[in-house]
Amino acid sequence: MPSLAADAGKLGGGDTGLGDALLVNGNGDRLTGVEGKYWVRAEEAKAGEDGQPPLFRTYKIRGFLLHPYRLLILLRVIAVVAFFAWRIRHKSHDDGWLWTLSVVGDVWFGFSWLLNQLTQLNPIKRVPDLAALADRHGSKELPGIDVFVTTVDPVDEPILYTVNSILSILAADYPVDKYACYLSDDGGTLVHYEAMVEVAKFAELWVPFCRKHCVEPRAPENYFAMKTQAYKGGVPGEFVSDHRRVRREYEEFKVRIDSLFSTIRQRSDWYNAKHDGENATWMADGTHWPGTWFEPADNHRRGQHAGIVQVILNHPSCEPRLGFPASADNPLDFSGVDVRIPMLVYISREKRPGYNHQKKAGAMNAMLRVSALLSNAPFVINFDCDHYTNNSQAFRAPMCFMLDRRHGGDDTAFVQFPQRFDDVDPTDRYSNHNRVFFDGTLLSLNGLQGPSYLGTGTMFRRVALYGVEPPRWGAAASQIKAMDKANKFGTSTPFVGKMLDAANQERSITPPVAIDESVVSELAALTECTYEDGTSWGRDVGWVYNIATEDVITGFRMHRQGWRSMFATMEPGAFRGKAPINLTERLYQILRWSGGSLEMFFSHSNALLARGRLHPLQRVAYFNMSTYPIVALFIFAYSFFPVMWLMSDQFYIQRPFGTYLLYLVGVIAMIHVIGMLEMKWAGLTLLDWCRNEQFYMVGATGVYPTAVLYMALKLVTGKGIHFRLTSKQTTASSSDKFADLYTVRWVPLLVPTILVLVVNVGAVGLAVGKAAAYGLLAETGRLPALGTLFNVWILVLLYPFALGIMGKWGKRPAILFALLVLAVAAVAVMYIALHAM
Ligand SMILES: O=c1ccn([C@@H]2O[C@H](COP(=O)(O)OP(=O)(O)O[C@H]3O[C@H](CO)[C@@H](O)[C@H](O)[C@H]3O)[C@@H](O)[C@H]2O)c(=O)[nH]1
Ligand SMILES: [Mn+2]
Repeated sequence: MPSLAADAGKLGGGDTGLGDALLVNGNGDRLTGVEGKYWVRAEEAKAGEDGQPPLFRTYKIRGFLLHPYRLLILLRVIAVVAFFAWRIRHKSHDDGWLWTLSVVGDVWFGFSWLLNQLTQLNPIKRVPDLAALADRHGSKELPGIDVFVTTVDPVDEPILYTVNSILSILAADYPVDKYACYLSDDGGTLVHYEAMVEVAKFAELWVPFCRKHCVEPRAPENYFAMKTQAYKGGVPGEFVSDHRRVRREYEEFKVRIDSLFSTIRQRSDWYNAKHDGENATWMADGTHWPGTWFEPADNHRRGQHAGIVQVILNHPSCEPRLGFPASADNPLDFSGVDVRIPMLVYISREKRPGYNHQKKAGAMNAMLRVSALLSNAPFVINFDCDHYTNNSQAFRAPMCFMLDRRHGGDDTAFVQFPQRFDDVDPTDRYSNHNRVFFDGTLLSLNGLQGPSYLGTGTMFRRVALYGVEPPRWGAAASQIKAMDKANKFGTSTPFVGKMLDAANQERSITPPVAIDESVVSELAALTECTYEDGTSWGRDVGWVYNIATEDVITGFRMHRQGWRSMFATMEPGAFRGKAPINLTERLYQILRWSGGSLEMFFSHSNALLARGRLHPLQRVAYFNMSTYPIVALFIFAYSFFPVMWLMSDQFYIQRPFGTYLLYLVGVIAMIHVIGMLEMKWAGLTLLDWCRNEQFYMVGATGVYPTAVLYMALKLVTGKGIHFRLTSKQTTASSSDKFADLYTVRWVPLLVPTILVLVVNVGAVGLAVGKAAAYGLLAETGRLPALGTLFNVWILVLLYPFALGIMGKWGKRPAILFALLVLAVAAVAVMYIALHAM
């Protein structure tokens, strides 16, 4: 979606009316046709209650698309009901048990489809108006933001991504004294700490360079990888030489980052040799690193080390500080550029054996406390170390929603951006872009109480994370005053003392914190494992614990309290990241997501049990979000029905089989026509949509049933699911960018889908055999041939999976088709041979 505000600003100096004209006519190059064609302003551009112009614009789908869309949904409801009625009236079949199962499956199918469609009846799009924000809130008035990044391991989550993520944050276009950046390192490795020290040094060059030349995006790796870079800055004459210089410095910076492992090892060897008998990991200043060591030792290993909080860059002064003119040492002229860099803090919370550290959620909560003492911004942005800020304006856009008082901006707990990904294979084999969800589903939820929280690319209101209720139910400050803070938030008086400040949203970030001994010891206390014992952290406060996916459930808690959320898009996309393109990794990822959602259903956060502040359709949406894997049990069972034809010549789940098929084809086709209309308003391509259908089937034939099984086991045995970290693509070093796509990692999770493939290929072979043996005129020959419609459809859906398990051969789909023809022919010949006997 185009950034209307930015465009309007460029064209007419903040004349927002011009942006509108473009939008409605849909004729300016900079606007995609979709915008003007399918969306229309939902309300007049009236000034808000406070007499100020609105900070964002709201759009709804144009009638010519919305009405047929809704009508089709209604028609399908009628078709589905007719189908059930027909099935109940025709209890004719070859197996009563299977017939019942398939009717139950169809009912659940229709029911969950209907619930899902109900939440999609009224999608709403909101576009932040950055120009209006700039008009109303000059830099001085913008509120503070604490930016949180999480990482665990410098190898599994390549450190190059992490340093780029941090650099992109430090260089963001937001008042530099109004935000701070925190890195949480759950591995506690010195490599990460020293990488941050290097980042701080390189930022002195990178950040002013970005400001001087208006560089985009501000993650150097991605910036330098771009082919064409339109110049937007004010000093084009100096660009080429500055660019060359910074690029060279960046290459050297990367070499230093790469060699950190060996630098630290060599240094440690040297110190250890001096202190014979020691096996420590040493910091540059000749002291022991308090975190994990290369050679694990007591109190210095993963899962057992002290808490560390290191302020790498302290808060900058509140007045701009201009750089120096070019000189021999520094050939870049920064004399007209503000060279201040925002605050940067490294955190590794304490780890002790016997404690459940609660993964990412635990890390986020530790950061929330530490940042309260150091910067205490009223807003918090969070993203994973494999994501970076792709649009330097990204921190401003969510403010348009948070600070607009018209539509309960005050009631907005969080603003969610869609996730966008780099380095996904061009045909997006495993639907990594997931546009149907990120654009379709989230726009729909945006028309209700708001999108769910997705774990990354999100801005929160700090008090909402503290469990405070929306202002409609009382001012945050008075709520906080009334709380039993020691029991809820733990025993740190300084932390609790800062809560009231955070409630005062408009207040800018606190002046530089003097980090004296009392602050240091308080920070240590706040990162201790025991700090949360007996408090509400992980339940009513902060990110939620004891679940495989902390994100949806944390957002749910806020929606349940009556907060709303907003979905924000901007062009270029605000944040971008990496996605797993290896089949196995991708399947494990959706296993974690689907398992986590079922866990949510069976937790204190069950959508049906939430109190009345939840919007009714939002409740339905959460019900769907936490039960969607269940329907896959039926899909999975359906995909095995062809087995019946292996057992006997005549076997039909429903008779008359021809009519049954006709109904099935009809209701399935209707889903797809509705999907086509969704594609229009969500701005999806046909490929996005097909990949989504296909990957859903891949999940439904293996991962989702497995998640249901896990959940059932958990309910019986009480043992939770162990979910692993998504391994990031590490193909940077390999010559083939998409090498991960062609590596097969065999795991049991692949087996069920392979079985489905085999059975359906077999069924097609059988049908061909029967048609040859009996001729298409006989029912025994004709019906199975009709049935292959169903089998072929399953095979088409599972095509990406089939390519995936072929590994390197998957580069040549022709091989797959040849194999398919061979297998079908073999089964057919076998059938004919047996039949003739
Ligand atoms: O003990 C841990 C484990 C993970 N993480 C961090 O959590 C993030 C997400 O983990 P990852 O394995 O990359 O999961 P993804 O599947 O890529 O993440 C998606 O799904 C998660 C929920 O399952 C969300 O939290 C993420 O934001 C969302 O991007 C990463 O930054 C990790 O560094 C920690 O900080 N501590
Ligand atoms: Mn990730």
